[in-house]
Amino acid sequence: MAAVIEIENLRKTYFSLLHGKRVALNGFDMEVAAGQVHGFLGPNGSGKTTTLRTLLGLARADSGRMSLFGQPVPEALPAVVGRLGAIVESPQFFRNFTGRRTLALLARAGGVPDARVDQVLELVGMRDRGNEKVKTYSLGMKQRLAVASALLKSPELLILDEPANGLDPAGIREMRDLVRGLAAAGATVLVSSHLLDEIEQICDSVTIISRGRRVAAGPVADVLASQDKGEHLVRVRDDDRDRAGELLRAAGLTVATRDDRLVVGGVDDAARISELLGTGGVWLSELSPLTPDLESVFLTITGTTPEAGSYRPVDESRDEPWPALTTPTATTGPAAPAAANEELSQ
Ligand SMILES: Nc1ncnc2c1ncn2[C@@H]1O[C@H](COP(=O)(O)OP(=O)(O)OP(=O)(O)O)[C@@H](O)[C@H]1O
Repeated sequence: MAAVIEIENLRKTYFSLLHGKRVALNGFDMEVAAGQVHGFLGPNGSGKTTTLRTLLGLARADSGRMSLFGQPVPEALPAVVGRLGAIVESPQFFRNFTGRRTLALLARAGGVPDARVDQVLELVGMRDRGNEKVKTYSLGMKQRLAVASALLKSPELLILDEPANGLDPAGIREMRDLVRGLAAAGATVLVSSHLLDEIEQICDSVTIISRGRRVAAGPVADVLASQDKGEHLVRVRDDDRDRAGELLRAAGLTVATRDDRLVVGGVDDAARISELLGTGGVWLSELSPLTPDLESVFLTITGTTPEAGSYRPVDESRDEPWPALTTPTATTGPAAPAAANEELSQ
């Protein structure tokens, strides 16, 4: 499948008198295939917005290669810009214009027929509010208006930075249906979000960024499978739990206790657990596989799992060396730390 977005070894450093050097992107790679809904995930300050801004020519990279529809950007941006729609950071609209007038002006400026304005208002569920002024809109409505403006040109590629921002649960579901509908109609959608459950539901593939580098990428199922440790939850009678633990450990399995159950790791075949326990005279009341979700994978890979009593800095870009990530990458490019540490500590 042809790649609509390709980013290779992208590097971007910010300098400021006050804060010195900040490495926002440190050799970042990304590939998004045509027709996919691709999730772009990363902790706060990991470089998502910088990536999107750089891709769209709003910021200049230090080095690296990028292309859209197979054409190198930023050089070819004028040639491809008509084929993409993007919302990066919260767009500002004139507060005293109505939503419809706002879109009509944008349509005229972009050579889009007026009839398209009603179509996009309908698509984002704003048909009934189109004649009201923007200043009367809620955050979620402004977000919908922004998406409507990005859809005006019927783009082949839609880039959405946090599209669910400010939306209520019904709005999030509508946004999900809209994104899936656009992909079903042949568009490619790149969507950055902190709503991991949402990404898991709507995306075909994901890229996870941490500290300015890609730490996992690929089809959602593969990224999840890469972190599947073959763990199972086992419940036995309370007074049998110690005995069950002994039997399983003696067979070479890893066993931990979680609430009133055992977490058993290193199991290829769940039937082995029931056989081991049954032979030892302990009877199972529950045996279920523990499959990772995107949230647990994200927290593990990016090293952002909250720990009680410990402080985690929000800003991921730093001038000092980063502590090493111990987690292996999924179906990925190289993990960050070793090279990044060397580079940053120079
Ligand atoms: N204009 C700027 N000047 C200086 N530093 C910047 C600038 N823009 C971003 N940064 C820094 O670059 C790093 C990456 O920021 P970026 O906004 O790309 O992260 P993000 O992944 O989009 O974060 P979030 O999820 O919080 O939106 C951060 O340390 C940020 O403080």
